[in-house]
Amino acid sequence: MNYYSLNKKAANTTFADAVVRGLAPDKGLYFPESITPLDPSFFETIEDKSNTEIAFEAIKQFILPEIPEDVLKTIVEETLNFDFPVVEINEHISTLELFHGPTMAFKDVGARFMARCLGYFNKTNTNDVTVLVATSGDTGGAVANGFLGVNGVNVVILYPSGKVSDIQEKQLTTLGQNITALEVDGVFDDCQDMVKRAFMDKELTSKMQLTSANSINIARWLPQLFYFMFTYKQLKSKHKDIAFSVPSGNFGNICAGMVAQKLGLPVKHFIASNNANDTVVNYMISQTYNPKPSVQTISNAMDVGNPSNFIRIQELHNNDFDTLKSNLSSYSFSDEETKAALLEIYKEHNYIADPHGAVGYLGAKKYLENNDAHVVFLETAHPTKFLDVVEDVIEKTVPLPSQIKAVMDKEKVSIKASSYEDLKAFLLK
Ligand SMILES: Cc1ncc(COP(=O)(O)O)c(C=O)c1O
Ligand SMILES: N[C@@H](CCOP(=O)(O)O)C(=O)O
Repeated sequence: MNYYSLNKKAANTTFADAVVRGLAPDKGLYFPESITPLDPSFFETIEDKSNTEIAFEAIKQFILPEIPEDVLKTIVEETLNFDFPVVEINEHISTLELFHGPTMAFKDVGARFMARCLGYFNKTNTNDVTVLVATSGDTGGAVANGFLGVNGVNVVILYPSGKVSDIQEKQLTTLGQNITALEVDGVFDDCQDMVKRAFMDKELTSKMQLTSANSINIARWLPQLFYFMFTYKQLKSKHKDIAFSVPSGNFGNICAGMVAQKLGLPVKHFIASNNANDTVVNYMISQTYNPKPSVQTISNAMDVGNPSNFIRIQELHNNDFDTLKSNLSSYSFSDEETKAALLEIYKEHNYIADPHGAVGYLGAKKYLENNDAHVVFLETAHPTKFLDVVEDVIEKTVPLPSQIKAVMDKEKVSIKASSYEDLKAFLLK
């Protein structure tokens, strides 16, 4: 499969090249040249298939032949070696738990998939690759874990100082080896801008091969479409109309769900559930896209003021506002509402959500005020990653899973960076 740049000023290129570049030379995000719906029989028989069979069938058109079929099957199997259970909250709402991977965040799938793709391409590529990643909390840890020890790959993680949870910070600053954490004096959008600027810096790119492990990279972004298929497999026999409420920040996850829909997955509607960072909510009202600096919230991984993937969402809807509006609703919720939702989910449904999942739950409820469907909100991270907030709200101690215990007592190692020049100097060193 070939990919084109959404800025339309760069040449189309192969999957391998798009993965290794991350961003197109004209600064555009790559997008597949075509999305061919799967045969309807795939969805009719989805309950008989394993997760790896579903994932392989769903993603192969985007990747073959540059990664051979047998290698891609192995990549998919190794990536998906944990569960993705759907848990019923009430008659109208369920949650898809995406936190059973090594760093207990949904980013694990994309990070593991991309690390293996890059590992495969690196067998024939003698140059080291530097993976830059901006994180508002979870991508950093997942990428650090997924890329740890991968030959020929150095990972540099940029995170906003003081704006990620303690556990998230431990996950991205304690692994060492080929992973370095840069602690940026700024917000997530500053980190993301620094990464994008580095790709355009000829002095850097003439000396090193840079790529990104954010969802701007197609190998990080596309595997997220699996989640929506796994949900359908589990709910198909119980519910006719399924809608998804996706806690959204950079909008990569919900956008991948829309790719699954293009592949033929029956989805009634998408709900982008946001915290106070409401750029898309405002766009859906005003049709004016007005990115603004991100504000800090208790669902910190969604503190994004200029979501990278919104342009892909528009492309998927032929850049037509009415088409988009018929498929997407977007709501914003405050921290106070999020805390009340955490408590309600716990008290009324005996389920402990994390702040991001709680925003998703609120989006589901809001949509159901005027619509009929079974809404699945994505539980995008384990509640113990936000221990202070969750325990404070539900007034209960939450047991720590082994993945979290493993990092708690490790020592943080980071390098301070206050400007793009600091990043550049670090990379050139
Ligand atoms: C826990 C959690 N929830 C939600 C999001 C938002 O996902 P996306 O950026 O794909 O919209 C993120 C970060 O991306 C996250 O880490
Ligand atoms: N929410 C992310 C920020 C970046 O999202 P990505 O999907 O583009 O990597 C995080 O937790 O770091």
